[in-house]
Amino acid sequence: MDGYNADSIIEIKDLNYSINNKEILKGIDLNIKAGDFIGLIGPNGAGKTTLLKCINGLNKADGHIKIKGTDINKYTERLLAKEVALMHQNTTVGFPFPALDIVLMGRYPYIKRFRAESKEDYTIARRNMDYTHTGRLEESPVTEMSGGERQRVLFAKTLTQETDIILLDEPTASLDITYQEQIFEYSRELSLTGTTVVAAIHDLKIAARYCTRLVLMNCGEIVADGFPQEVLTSENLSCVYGINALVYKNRITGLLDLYINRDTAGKKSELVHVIGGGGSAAGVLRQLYEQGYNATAGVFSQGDSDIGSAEVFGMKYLVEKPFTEISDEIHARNISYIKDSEITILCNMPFGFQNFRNLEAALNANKLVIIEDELPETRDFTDGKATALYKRLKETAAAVITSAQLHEVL
Ligand SMILES: Nc1ncnc2c1ncn2[C@@H]1O[C@H](COP(=O)(O)OP(=O)(O)OP(=O)(O)O)[C@@H](O)[C@H]1O
Repeated sequence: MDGYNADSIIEIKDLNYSINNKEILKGIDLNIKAGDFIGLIGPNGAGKTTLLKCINGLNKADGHIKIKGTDINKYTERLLAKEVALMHQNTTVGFPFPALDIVLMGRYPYIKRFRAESKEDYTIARRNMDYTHTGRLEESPVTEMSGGERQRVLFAKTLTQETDIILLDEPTASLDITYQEQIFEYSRELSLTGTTVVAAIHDLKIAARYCTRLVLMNCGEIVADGFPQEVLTSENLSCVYGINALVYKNRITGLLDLYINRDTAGKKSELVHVIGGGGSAAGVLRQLYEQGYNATAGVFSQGDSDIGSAEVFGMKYLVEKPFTEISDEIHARNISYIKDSEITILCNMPFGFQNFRNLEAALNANKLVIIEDELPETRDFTDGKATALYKRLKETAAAVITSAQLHEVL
């Protein structure tokens, strides 16, 4: 085997693959480091499975693939199987083999012709069955297992091949959420100990959470390659999947998250101002965004979670320093936003002395909609001052509704 450096356990250069004169992969260049956990993402038909099969030697493509510095064509099938294992998408096993026999099949590159599996082969197979929680299924015929159990048995088989490179094609397609995440947990653990994992993944949130690097494919080409936050951008998703997706860091989980707007409402010309805080405006801002409204928001206290929502939905907002009363300048701007808006929505927010001026500003609304899920008294931390003003506002309001009724007034 030629020497190779860990920066390129898999080197792919100018890879092209066609079936019946149809180009399936076009000019793929990809260098994969040892210990990388790569998520191959992209729409149906992008070429993910085809690329995995090229790396596994099943598809003979034009171009260059080196595994550990050696051209893939120089490997015998058995030697390549000691380096690269592929877990196929939706594998069906027609014969009722017991699960242990299936897992032992992963040892095939190591077992000499006409020889039976050794004690060590059994030990390795059983260890991987324990690891994937399938040990109790040893004797069960694979044809009588649930899709999820079979998938975990096949994962154990893949691990039993003991390769430095593992390719997974939609490994969690039929798994319930417990095992879905677990296969990615295992894969991450493996990658941390130096195994290289390349997985075709449809769930973009899972891909972002577990993978160290994402490769976005479309129509047989790589269109983006990098850290999850570099690849999962609204622009890339819109371009490749044709969806209106917003990508943001979820403040609760701290993970990259996606919001997909399937609503096709056209842009509305009316301006809406939203007074909120403490998370009370999040759902309102989302609905306004989905309905195509041009909205402004505030005044929020710095660090308020509603700011995240306004940012995700690309809305202008006013913010005041934390633990500080709304200044004259910000108050004046709030009034100006309110006067410019056809509708002002007062959210079901808590009131304190610091945000009290939001209520005063609401007196300037052209059309005030109050969202009241809980009585104001229960959210008033101003010794009744806020409740008194709130009641005045209620008398002038065009509508007092609950959050669930918001769609009726928009
Ligand atoms: N045996 C085949 N004969 C003809 N075309 C094929 C064959 N296998 C794949 N293709 C075509 O190659 C393209 C890429 O398919 P591939 O399965 O690699 O995509 P994919 O990104 O893995 O899709 P999915 O997410 O649906 O699994 C598709 O247009 C597909 O129709």
